[in-house]
Amino acid sequence: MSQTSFSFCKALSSELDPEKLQQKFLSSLLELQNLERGSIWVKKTDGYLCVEAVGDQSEKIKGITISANRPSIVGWVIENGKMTIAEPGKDERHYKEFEADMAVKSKLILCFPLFLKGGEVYGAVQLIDTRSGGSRLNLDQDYLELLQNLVDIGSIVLSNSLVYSAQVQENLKLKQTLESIRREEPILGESEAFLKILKVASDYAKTDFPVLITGESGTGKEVIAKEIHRLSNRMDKPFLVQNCSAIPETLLESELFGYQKGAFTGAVKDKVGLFEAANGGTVFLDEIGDMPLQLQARILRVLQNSEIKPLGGTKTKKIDVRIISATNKDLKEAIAKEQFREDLFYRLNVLPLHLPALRERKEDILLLLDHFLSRESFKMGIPPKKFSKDALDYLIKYSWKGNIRELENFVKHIIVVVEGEKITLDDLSLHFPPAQLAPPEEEKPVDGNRGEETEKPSPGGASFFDGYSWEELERAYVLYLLEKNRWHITRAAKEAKVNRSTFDSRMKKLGIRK
Ligand SMILES: Nc1ncnc2c1ncn2[C@@H]1O[C@H](COP(=O)(O)OP(=O)(O)OP(=O)(O)O)[C@@H](O)[C@H]1O
Repeated sequence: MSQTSFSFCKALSSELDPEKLQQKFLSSLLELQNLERGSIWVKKTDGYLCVEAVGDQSEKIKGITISANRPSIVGWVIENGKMTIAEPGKDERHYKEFEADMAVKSKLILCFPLFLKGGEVYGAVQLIDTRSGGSRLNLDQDYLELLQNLVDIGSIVLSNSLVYSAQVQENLKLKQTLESIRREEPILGESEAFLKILKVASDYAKTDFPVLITGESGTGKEVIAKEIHRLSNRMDKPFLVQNCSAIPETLLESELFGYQKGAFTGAVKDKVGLFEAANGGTVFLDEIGDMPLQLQARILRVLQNSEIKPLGGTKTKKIDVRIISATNKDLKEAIAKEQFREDLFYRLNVLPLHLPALRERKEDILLLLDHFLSRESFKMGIPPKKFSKDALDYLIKYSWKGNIRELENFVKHIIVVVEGEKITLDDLSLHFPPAQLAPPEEEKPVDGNRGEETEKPSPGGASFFDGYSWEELERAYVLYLLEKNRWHITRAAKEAKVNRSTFDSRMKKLGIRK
């Protein structure tokens, strides 16, 4: 007997997949009773669902639900939490419709409840004898007790595997959600200036006219171009990007227009160009101001005729693409210098959109810092770090010349070099040159009226000292010396031509800690 129990437990413990486990559970029990028919049922809100069936015509039973209102042996066992032995022909609890279609009739049914760990019944298992008189079933009391024990073990293993597989599924879903969150970067900004941009972008999305986006580097020109595409009726078609700078002219030409086999040495097969690949969608031409003049003429023809001719090709191809271009250059100036075609400028600039620099929408800095901090901390698998108030004040006032990209890179750097959970003003010296680090003006609220702030001149400018307090300059100087001397206080003091204790006390007064 103990060998039987051992083999039974061993068979079940090697399986985690609920479906396979059900099959093993049922077939092991049937084997013990030397039977060929059996089924497993699980309680659902509307009745009892057969999740596993074995034996002749089992495919007819698996998957069906017996309504809770109808008499059934499984229903009785599940609701009463007791094992039962029933004779199908005579027992009123029997669900007779089943038997009508069965070629081989059930003669005797042994049905056990399936318990969860806490004692709650979640289903039932039926072992069915089909031989006349049910003569194969061993109904010996000891044997039935053993069976009941095995069913109890099996039902717990089964319920654990159901919980496990539900958790695996949930885990998978969460991973997919996180992945999609990671891939779909949100567009952040709640300043008036930025909300206006979003409104214009959504208006532009309703048309097919070319858009020219201008703005400093890193202000989000590509992000907005993508948003226009996403909001347009081209959203299901490709959005393809070509940076027009830092790429040799011939390469740029073949990237945009494609080529035919044999067009030049090395053209061993046809290549589809970007315009053709984006057919029906949008092409984003970044840094259009750097496009060579000869290529500008070809782009003009695309805009005028909506057709392209691959390099080495003889036939033109009709294409349907929307062109959004972007530049951080002054194209009017480039036109004056004859570096940019005026006719192309007017073709591209049907719908102009200028993106403000981050310093012109400082209200968005907090939001962006917060977002990048959470995102990068999450990627690193660490709790999100926080900025101290004076560090935030500094960051809000800082003139982000590289705009959002600079801010993003700053977060990526600072989060790695600062060990603690709080990033303080002192910590910022790990990223910004110490001489640049000046504390914020007193009592200026973090999210206050920043529109009226004046930019502080950068160090080295003619009016460098303008607008700084004594303390601000002293702090910057002390931090500069410390950084330069790798926080060796005696050396820093020596360079400042004061003794160590004086330097120490100045550090304390300024709240600078090693
Ligand atoms: N509104 C925004 N919300 C969140 N992230 C943004 C936003 N705008 C820009 N970014 C992020 O800032 C970075 C720079 O954006 P983007 O490449 O669109 O700028 P750009 O103006 O096209 O830069 P460049 O002129 O150098 O090509 C990207 O990582 C982008 O995801």
